[in-house]
Amino acid sequence: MGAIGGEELKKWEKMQGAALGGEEKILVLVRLRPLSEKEISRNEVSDWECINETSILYRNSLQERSGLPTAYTFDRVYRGDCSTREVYEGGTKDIALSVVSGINSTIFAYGQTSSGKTYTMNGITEFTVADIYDYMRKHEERAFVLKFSAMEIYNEVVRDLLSSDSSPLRLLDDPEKGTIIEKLTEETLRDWDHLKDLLSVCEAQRQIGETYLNENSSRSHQILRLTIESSAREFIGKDNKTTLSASVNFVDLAGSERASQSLSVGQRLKEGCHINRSLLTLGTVIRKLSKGRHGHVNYRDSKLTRILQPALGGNARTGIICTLSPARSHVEQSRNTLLFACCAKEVTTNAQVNVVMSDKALVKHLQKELARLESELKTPTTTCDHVVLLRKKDQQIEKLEKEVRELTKQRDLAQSRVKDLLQTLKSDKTSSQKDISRLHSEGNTYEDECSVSCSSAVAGSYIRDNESDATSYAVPAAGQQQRVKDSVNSSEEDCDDHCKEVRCIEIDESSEKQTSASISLSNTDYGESMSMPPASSIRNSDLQQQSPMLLGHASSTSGRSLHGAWEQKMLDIQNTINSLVRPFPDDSSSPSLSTSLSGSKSHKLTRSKSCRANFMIGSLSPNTETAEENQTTPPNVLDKDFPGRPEGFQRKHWKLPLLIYGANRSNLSRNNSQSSIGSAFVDGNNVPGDEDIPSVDNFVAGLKEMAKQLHDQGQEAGKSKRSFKSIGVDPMLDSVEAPSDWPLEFGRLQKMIIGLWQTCHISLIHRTYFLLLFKGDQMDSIYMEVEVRRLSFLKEILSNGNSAVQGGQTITLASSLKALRRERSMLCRLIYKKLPGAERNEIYQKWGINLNSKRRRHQLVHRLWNDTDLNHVIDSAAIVAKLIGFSDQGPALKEMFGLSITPPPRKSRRSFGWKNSMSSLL
Ligand SMILES: Nc1ncnc2c1ncn2[C@@H]1O[C@H](COP(=O)(O)OP(=O)(O)OP(=O)(O)O)[C@@H](O)[C@H]1O
Repeated sequence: MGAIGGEELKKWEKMQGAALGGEEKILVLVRLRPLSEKEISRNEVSDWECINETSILYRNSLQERSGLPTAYTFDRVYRGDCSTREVYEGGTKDIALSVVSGINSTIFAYGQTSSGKTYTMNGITEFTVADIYDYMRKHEERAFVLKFSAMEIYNEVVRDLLSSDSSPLRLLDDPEKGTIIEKLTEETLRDWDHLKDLLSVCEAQRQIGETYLNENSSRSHQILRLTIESSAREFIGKDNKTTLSASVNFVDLAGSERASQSLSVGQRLKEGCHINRSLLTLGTVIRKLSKGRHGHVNYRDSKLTRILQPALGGNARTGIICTLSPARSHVEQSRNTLLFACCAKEVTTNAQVNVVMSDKALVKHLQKELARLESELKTPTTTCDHVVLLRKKDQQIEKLEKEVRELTKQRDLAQSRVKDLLQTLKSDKTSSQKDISRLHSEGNTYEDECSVSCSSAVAGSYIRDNESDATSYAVPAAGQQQRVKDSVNSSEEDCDDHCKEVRCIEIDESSEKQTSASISLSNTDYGESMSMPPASSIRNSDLQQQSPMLLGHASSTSGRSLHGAWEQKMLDIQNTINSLVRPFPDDSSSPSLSTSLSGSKSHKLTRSKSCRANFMIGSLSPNTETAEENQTTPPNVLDKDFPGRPEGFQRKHWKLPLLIYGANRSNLSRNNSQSSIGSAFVDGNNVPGDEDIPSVDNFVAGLKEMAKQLHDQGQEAGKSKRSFKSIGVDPMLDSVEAPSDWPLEFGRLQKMIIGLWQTCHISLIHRTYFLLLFKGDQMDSIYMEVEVRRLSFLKEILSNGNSAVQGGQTITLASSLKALRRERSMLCRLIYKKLPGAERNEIYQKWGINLNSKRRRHQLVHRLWNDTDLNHVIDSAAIVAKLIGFSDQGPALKEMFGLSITPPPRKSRRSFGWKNSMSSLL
């Protein structure tokens, strides 16, 4: 027999409509009988009273002072006038009838002699059997077999009450069933009358024993056992029958009075000793069980506990009815009974439904189980899928956690930087105010004033637009002195009201002095600079001071020289080198933010976003450019009110420096020298159209700016006696400074530049402009120098696998190559537009392209500039120039852009190299 499972259990549970089995405490009831006639005749008084359904109270005032408890609480207590039916219905029934559900159950009656145990148990047994029969009648779908057996334990001897054989029964230990009683008679009950007959037999046997031993004395434990087997009728006669089988025991224990009290001697004493011993063992077992099932429980110390082991903390539901005599003379026994009851109510049993399966049913069940397991094994993918899925989820969680950590780190860093900047802003404002006051008193020249007024104390600072959060330099480059003075006078107000000066450059000690006395780059109101970033390998402070080449974004048409101001005040320009066009090889954050907001004391930071953007690649995607434009646009108030803008340098024209192409697409016109157009394309979604062709004026402007910065760096290099060897372009400096063999040098530089263009995938339009503009004039040396340095640097960056991150876009060798392809596509589209049919065919023939080829246009554009041979280069430039509408007007064009001014005679190598040439440019 085992625990029921599967479908059978479900059906059975449903049928019963009740929860079956499980752990529960033993039900403990207390029944107080009325005073017997004998006790009344002895004038006994009743000291016990049931004060409610669960509590019984000892009312003797004399005993109350003893310190013993007077009130006891149990599951239910019954007064003397309560019927056995009430006791049965009040909890016993539920337990006793569990047997029909396949659950073992036991009902005890415990109490002293004459307390009413037999009286109670007879009634309980009768009611239970009656209800069982009733249940059987109501459940005709099931077939029941009811069996009855009875035994007596007398002096630790088990006797079969249904057998005339008075020989003792042995208890056997069955590995599956536990303790069993050998040869115990078991009668199958036919009906209620049959049971009454059997009970009569039991009673007769018992009385025989009692008569033999001691008349009128219950000196044994009697156990009546009803066993019910049930199975669904539909399975009767079939091999796969499943049967529920459980027993209910009705135990009428012998009286628990002490031997001393019974005044017994001889056989009675012996009986009493056995009774007390077995009851003592029962009490010990109960006590032990009440404290939890820890350690060994001595069931085997008595026959009673051995037989009742399942009912005491095992697979059964158990109820104990403790009977009390109310007489004062029995108070001690009554108290002992109540103490036993108190322990018993703490004991827990764990009942389960018991099912007996036929062999075939068992085989079927096992086969079914086996098939289920095999099916699981046959579809391991399900399990595997879950494992893989879980692993993926784990990885995702890990990744997200990592991202969260990284973002948190970045946030903390940004907050820290903002804090630093706010701190710096505060100090700068104070410093700026002091400088303004000083300027008022000293009456500086325009250049000094305008520069200092807006940036003296904030050399290397941004003026920050409150509204747009855009940053740029806002320093007047030209204008009337009076207006500038006005500007100076109002500068404090401007700074306070319109601008937030944010020092974005942290300088080291060596340069701090210079910076504090220097002036920021201030050539135009949108002055933006361009410089070469150092290679990642030369990011230390020394190289940072040496490597840059900055070209001033200057007004060539104004004719105003800011040279004096540059010489004195632009030494700090070197500080912008790194950030101007940093490669950001290891900076994953936005360069805009990281550069402009960086408060790092170890880095030189940019003054202009334009400076750090687009170095080398010379290109931006339209989207990026738009964003950059927004960011670099100065505050409106400066744009509107700025008095010193040199003539010919309108905002739109000079918004972007050289190599920041295509920034202002609304003004694109390659025939308009004031247009601002792009020359190359980086990875972007938009296919550039005809109007995306970069303008030559923007190209020239950028060149000038870079030349100016280079000049400045030359100045600085001269002071610090440092070389540019670290970036591998050292020979260039001397060549610029002493172009005595310029024609030869020009050829060498030109060849070098052409090679670098090819290596770095530089824009073809940029190449074309450059090649056609700089054909060997002495002044070209500066621009050649600029280009060589720029390209050398770019080559180093890209060849090292580094990349520049701009506006959230990473520019690499691959992206520049892609941009170049886009440019070729754009040029391809221009072939039909710009070249007449005859000219096209002539070019195709010259370039050896089959006129019948469907892809002859593509073949042509892909051959352009794909060789470093000078003739090929010149031919390519000529075709590109035609396509973009750039006419090589020779010196006139350079003149127009201020690129051909002959430098004055040089007094020294250095003055020639940079000062004078720059003066002429500026
Ligand atoms: N609740 C009751 N109401 C009326 N009479 C009762 C009640 N309980 C017991 N009696 C009577 O008390 C007497 C003793 O009862 P009973 O024989 O059941 O006691 P017992 O505990 O079985 O004694 P023993 O241990 O000697 O067998 C009986 O005559 C019985 O009728």
